[in-house]
Amino acid sequence: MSALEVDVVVIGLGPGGEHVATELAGAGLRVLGVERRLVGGECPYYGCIPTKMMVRAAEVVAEARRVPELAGSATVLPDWSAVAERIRREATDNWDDAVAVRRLTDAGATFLRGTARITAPGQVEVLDHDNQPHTITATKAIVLNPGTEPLIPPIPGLAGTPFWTNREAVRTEYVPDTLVVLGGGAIGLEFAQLFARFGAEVHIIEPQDHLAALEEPEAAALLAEIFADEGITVHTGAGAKSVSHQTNEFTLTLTNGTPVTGTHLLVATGRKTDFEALGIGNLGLDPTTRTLPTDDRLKVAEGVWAVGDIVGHGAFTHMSMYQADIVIREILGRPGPAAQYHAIPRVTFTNPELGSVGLTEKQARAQGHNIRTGLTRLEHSSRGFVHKVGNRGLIKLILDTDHNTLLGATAMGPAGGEILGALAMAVHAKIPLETLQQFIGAYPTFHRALSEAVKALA
Ligand SMILES: Cc1cc2nc3c(=O)[nH]c(=O)nc-3n(C[C@H](O)[C@H](O)[C@H](O)COP(=O)(O)OP(=O)(O)OC[C@H]3O[C@@H](n4cnc5c(N)ncnc54)[C@H](O)[C@@H]3O)c2cc1C
Ligand SMILES: NC(=O)c1ccc[n+]([C@@H]2O[C@H](COP(=O)([O-])OP(=O)(O)OC[C@H]3O[C@@H](n4cnc5c(N)ncnc54)[C@H](O)[C@@H]3O)[C@@H](O)[C@H]2O)c1
Repeated sequence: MSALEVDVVVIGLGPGGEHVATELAGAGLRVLGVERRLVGGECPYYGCIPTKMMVRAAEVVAEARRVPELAGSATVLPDWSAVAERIRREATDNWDDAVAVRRLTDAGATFLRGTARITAPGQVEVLDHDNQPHTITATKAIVLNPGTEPLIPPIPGLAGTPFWTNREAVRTEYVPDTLVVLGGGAIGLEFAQLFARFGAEVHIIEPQDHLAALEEPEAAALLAEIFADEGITVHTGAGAKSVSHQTNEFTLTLTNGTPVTGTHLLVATGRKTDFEALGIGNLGLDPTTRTLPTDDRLKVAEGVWAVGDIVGHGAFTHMSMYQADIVIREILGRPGPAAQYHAIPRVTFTNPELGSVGLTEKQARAQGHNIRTGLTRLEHSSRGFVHKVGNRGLIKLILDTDHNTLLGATAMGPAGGEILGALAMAVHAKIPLETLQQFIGAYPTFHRALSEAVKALA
């Protein structure tokens, strides 16, 4: 048992927690960072970075296969070992965080590998990897950044089978023969397409009526069309009723009675946080909550702040970093604006990329806004004509007709996530429709289609 007094304890060192710990230590505070897995969190080791390396490799394979339509012939022999090797060497250091730990301690923070639990206001207990308890007093702040774990649904037969989550999928050294993906959200969609492009037979099971259920239905429909063209089997409107695993094969029975089999099963059905284990009940907060309510400066309770997925304003690295900056200012007593959530951008890195910002049409109507929508297809643009194969995409705008500003937008297409940048700025800065109508897009770019979408609002 050891006892330590610091100014700030950061529990969980995901992208936001690592940033908070590094900056506060650099500003001269006594900071303890506690991480039970890897410093940096899900994003660099099991999330954004390795998966985007996989997506990039699969995109190159898909582009090479398009050579016959535009440029003669090419023989494509995809080899997963190149992807696995790049992830091991360039992304994750073979899942070793020594460099990140050094960066933290070089900034002046103390690091403890273990699991932290709040025991009382300003009090944290850490059980380290040798099962030794440490009692920590935080005189100034506790910052919570525990992130999320894969949520495994209670489907009969699933527990105990050798299914994958994102963590096993990122570490794979081979491409599955047949991959069944449970869940047609961001994780399921990205893995489904990239493994299919590397030769896996892929089935997606999504209980909602369409893939990417939170996105615009036009974007979801286009994605389903493109996935079907790429040979991916999509089962929507039916979940899995039961799962069994025998002699290297999973069999799932869907709620509509359809059997689906595969050599591998990827569970991508959302995320969860164990708030009970984190001890938030000892702060007088509800440990059964799904996300942690904060004020607009990310404060949870006196002396306690939260950043990242647990805040519930988008489980994205950019949100974790955005919130971390606010918390750093708050703890250092520096002035700055409160958090704003009207223009949260998100990009699902399928091909085409599906980018969106702010509200969808359905969300805007549900919130009672008076709206008009405008939609244009990228394949009908000059750039789409030039691009030819792989040119499908769309831009959809949601206009608040009371204020003549955009409430939300979707940009899907080649570089959809990049086109989204302009739309995210328009929603963020509440640029008036009259100004958007004067926008000049360079010819012939994909972003020039923004003007067509604005015209379609009329
Ligand atoms: C497959 C996948 C792909 C993704 N792709 C993208 C993408 O392209 N773009 C994007 O913006 N986002 C993406 N995300 C989401 C992104 O990874 C997260 O939003 C991001 O990591 C921010 O999470 P966080 O800061 O809340 O914490 P996390 O990154 O989840 O880190 C939290 C850390 O806290 C630690 N911890 C938890 N409890 C304790 C405790 N009690 N004591 C000590 N340590 C603890 C955990 O071990 C973990 O390392 C992806 C996620 C996944 C799973
Ligand atoms: N590019 C990115 O930014 C990116 C990529 C991956 C993940 N992420 C983040 O990670 C989060 C988690 O991703 P996710 O895909 O796990 O969650 P998600 O919430 O995006 O999607 C989960 C999907 O699983 C479905 N589902 C729920 N229960 C099911 C069941 N029993 N059987 C089959 N399907 C079921 C849901 O209907 C939903 O469509 C995302 O919300 C996102 O914030 C971001």
